[in-house]
Amino acid sequence: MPHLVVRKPGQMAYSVPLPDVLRIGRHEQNELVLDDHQVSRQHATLTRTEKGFEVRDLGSRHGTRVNGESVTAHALADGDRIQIGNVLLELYEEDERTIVHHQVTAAGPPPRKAEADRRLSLLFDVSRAIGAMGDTEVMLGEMLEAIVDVLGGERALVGLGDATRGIVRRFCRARRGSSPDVVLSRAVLEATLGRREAVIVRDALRDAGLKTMHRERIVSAMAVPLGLSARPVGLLYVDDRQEAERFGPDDLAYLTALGHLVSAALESAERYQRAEAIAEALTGGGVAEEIIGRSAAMTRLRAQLTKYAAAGHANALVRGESGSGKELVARALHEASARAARPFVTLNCAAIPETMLESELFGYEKGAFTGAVAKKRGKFALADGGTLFLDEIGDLALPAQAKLLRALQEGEIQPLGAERTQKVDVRVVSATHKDLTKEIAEKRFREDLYYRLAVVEIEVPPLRERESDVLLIATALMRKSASAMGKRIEGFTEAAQSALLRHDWPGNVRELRNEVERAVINADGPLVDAHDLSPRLGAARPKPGQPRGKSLAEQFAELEPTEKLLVEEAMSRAKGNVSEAARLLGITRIMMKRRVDRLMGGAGKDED
Ligand SMILES: Nc1ncnc2c1ncn2[C@@H]1O[C@H](COP(=O)(O)OP(=O)(O)OP(=O)(O)O)[C@@H](O)[C@H]1O
Repeated sequence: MPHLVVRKPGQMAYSVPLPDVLRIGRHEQNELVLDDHQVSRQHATLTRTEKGFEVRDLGSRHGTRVNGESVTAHALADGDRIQIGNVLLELYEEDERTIVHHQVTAAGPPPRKAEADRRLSLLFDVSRAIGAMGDTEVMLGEMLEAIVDVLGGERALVGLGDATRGIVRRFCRARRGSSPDVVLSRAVLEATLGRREAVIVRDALRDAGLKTMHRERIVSAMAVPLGLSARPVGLLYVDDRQEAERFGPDDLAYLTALGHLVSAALESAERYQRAEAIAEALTGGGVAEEIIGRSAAMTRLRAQLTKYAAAGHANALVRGESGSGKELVARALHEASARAARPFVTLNCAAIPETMLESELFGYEKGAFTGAVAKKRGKFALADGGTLFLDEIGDLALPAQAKLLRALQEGEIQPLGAERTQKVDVRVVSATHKDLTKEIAEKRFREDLYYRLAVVEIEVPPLRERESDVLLIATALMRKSASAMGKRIEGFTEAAQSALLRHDWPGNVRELRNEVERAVINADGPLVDAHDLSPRLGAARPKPGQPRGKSLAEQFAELEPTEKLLVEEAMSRAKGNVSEAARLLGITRIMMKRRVDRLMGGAGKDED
């Protein structure tokens, strides 16, 4: 079947099959509606004649051109380019690529309000996932699940590759009970990877040419090309094997929008990987590698670290509970940055008496005050070119805050007793377990200083919120301690593991480290057992006669009541708003919605 490829400026091209007569214009009654101010309401027709197609201008204001020539009536040949307003139409005679474009102009009913909201919220989730810069694979997986859910398809796929190599990597998600083994039709690949066109197959059974689709029993499908800048990188695809006409033009437009977002995500992932490689080269695997954890929260944190390390002049505020790893994060930030070769200097603001803070920060000249028997360089001067880590910044007294603010504003310091100021180039990374917004509200912390310090913010989550990291960190720390003590320990018994998992770690990783060190000292076999741990964790110690440990499935099942409690609490604080509750728990709205459905019987408000 002959078809037209429609190219509108700034939009993805799409194709329309050519019926015997195709009316083109701005008015909605045309078969091909072109919403362009240079297109007349009834602009032109394309008619099939015995010799082929003919274009006829209907007395339009801005005229019709074929291959650059203005025409009133013109017989068309394969490949002819018809210009109507700002839209370019290309005519192609029959070949396989025509087969995949069915009735793309046939407008379906507009999506209902709830449906439109779901679509919008998916777009929002996807763009947020991109902003969060977590693991690309996780992000793609979640997004594909949501596409299956929102568009009602059976399987969704992101395929990475190009026209020469074909698909080299794929991420796929299928509706429950369906196999994600998608065999992609050659016609779809040619259209997306080859010609970079969006395609929609509304009823594959009507086209004998779609052999792969017939064999795979795919009846409906849509696909859009993905591209990084000008470079094609793959396709986003969704299909269905049950219902013909499952997808309509609105769905294709929506998939196109998602395709743009996925392309943006892949682009930033690529940039991120490059930055990560640089960071690795700089640190030689250093401190960043010491930060153990594969939980989503830690993956996110690592991504932030890489991003912020590159922004070597932006002061950073690291927030988190005591012992959660704030200093480790600050060191990693320094070591991954271009400042790595210069010093990393630390000052604990809570540990220094108020009267000495100024001299610690800025130094003093000999004789500046009684007892200043020699000149002393302050932390700022020591950190010149590098990073100054100000721990417990929330405990800094107001007079010292004013002095710190001045140093940050001016980029220079004046040691006590010195006549002149001195320029310094220091990145300040500060850390606190306090809620600084509350401190500001209660006038204990200067708001202007907060903005200077928190150009970028990193939140280190407490250990109890990244349960999947507990055993990982415990094992790594155990190996370190065992090797330092010259002991051969291979791991933890199941009972010890469940004790570690049950504890809620108020002292965070520091507490875990102490616990593990103690257990390694106590252990006298190749495995650390529950009784090697301190009595605080003893609740999980098996009573005589009870099995010593639980299976992973049992432990997992035990998490559900806790999960339910947290989900309910978050929903209650968010007054039933799913997105807000998701934000409180630090998960995506889709993940939250699933939990609300499973644990609360779908009690949440869907509107945000
Ligand atoms: N993700 C992690 N992987 C491995 N070790 C960690 C991790 N997080 C923290 N640690 C270790 O836990 C201990 C406490 O970390 P750190 O001193 O950075 O915490 P903190 O939040 O700065 O504590 P505080 O500010 O209360 O002194 C350190 O020994 C650190 O190396």
